[in-house]
Amino acid sequence: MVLPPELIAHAARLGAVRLRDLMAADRDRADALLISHAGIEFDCSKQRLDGASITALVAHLEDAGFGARREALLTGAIVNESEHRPALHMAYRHGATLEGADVTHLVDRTQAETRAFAQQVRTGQFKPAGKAVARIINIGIGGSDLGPRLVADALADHAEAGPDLRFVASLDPSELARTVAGADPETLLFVIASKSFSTQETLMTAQAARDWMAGQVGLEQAGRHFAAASAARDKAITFGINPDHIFDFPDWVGGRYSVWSAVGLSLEIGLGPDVFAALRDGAQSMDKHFATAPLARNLPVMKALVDFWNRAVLGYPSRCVAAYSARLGLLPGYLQQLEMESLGKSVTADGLPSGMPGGALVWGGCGTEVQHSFFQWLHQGSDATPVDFIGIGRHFASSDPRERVLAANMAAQGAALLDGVQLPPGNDPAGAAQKSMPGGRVSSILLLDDLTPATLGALLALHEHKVFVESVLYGINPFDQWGVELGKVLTKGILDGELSGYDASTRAMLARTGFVPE
Ligand SMILES: O=P(O)(O)OC[C@H]1O[C@H](O)[C@H](O)[C@@H](O)[C@@H]1O
Repeated sequence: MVLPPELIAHAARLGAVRLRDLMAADRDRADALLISHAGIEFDCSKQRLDGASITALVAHLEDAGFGARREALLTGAIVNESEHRPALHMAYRHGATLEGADVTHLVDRTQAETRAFAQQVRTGQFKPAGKAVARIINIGIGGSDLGPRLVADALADHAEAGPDLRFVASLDPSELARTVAGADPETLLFVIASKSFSTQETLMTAQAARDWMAGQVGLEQAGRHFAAASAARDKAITFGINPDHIFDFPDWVGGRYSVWSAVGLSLEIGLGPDVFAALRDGAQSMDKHFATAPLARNLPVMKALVDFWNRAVLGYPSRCVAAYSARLGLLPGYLQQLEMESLGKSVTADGLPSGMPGGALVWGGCGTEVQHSFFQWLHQGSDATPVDFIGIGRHFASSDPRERVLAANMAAQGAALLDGVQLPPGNDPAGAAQKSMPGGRVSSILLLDDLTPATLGALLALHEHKVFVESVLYGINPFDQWGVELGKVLTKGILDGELSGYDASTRAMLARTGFVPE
């Protein structure tokens, strides 16, 4: 892929204009660059973009074959070429037009099964050791952790009364110890979430959990405290999970898109099936919008075009996500996997260099806390970086002053990045220079009417689709992740003590630390 000369020309034209002047030149800009759907408003009026450049971006997307590619995605064609699979996670929210009844049947069956099991656990009908479950511990990593963990935290205030929900992803033994601390072992349910059921960290932690349970309730009883969500039912059975408590899903649900599938089991139990269903409904609404809205008024498409513009045309290497809601504190981490595992590539499906940079580095944190840490760098550092502000619209008119102040801070940060300040030198030129801020720094706002299961679902689906659109612009497959494999292979070599092929630095470190192979 190459950038069309029109986009480069627009970048040069817009780069020569002060951002404030660009805004002042068009009185309708704030409305024109605002797109809303499913309780989410996307405001990109503080971006270095105008109508002509957006028209050129849309044309470029069409030229890149977006129409056919989106059709392929939504109808279950093979869009994950290197793994020969469709990517039909939308089926779990009934947001894709599926070919054949099989897929719908499969989705409906699993959803009925997980809902029924969740109800049994929540009502105390399911008693692994004669007592109702009081705590669920999700053991998983990557997509089997980040999505469920984010949703659990984001919707904690919406949870219907039910068991407590915890997560373990780390191999560090202290994590598992922490999640079981204070619990009555007889009231625990471990949900092993692993698409492949072969991820080393997850299996080792699951084994440690089972050993711990065996020590508490006896070997025979321990197995009753385990359920699984996996695309590899046979492996879960081999591990020893009761087949009745294994909830499967097909391999065409990618790990980082799997929260909607049986991987959401711990959420369905912990938050309640209706909350989980509302999350899916919100995502489905975004799916429909993505499938049908005109490109220039299509929220995921426009978000993708803005992010592509900043990354590939203007050349910003990263994007900061600042969530002005404590409940969305895990969003940057979730987006890191979704975006960087999907777009961190530079080879096309045909195996050729894409000629494009691939997706941006994503990083961020929670406002206002981050204003007291890295925002200094955003305001006065030498690397201007686009920021996504994620806020809650209700806060602006809240009766709680803390929420109003939170919202006002978010608005102020976007304005400060845009405006900057130039202090007159006066009789302290050095001080004035140090206190001045360049401004002209771009940002977007994603404003949720309120944080609800439906708006959260829509927000996650928005980002999933945005990533897909970007993948078309970068000419890459967003659904595989071969880059994570080599590390797994080399870990095995180290554990096996087969070090002859390793570099001198690694071998020296292992020797120095007295590492003992298995
Ligand atoms: O769900 P699992 O099969 O255990 O996989 C967990 C994670 O590990 C892999 O290495 C991938 O990089 C992730 O995309 C995946 O989500």
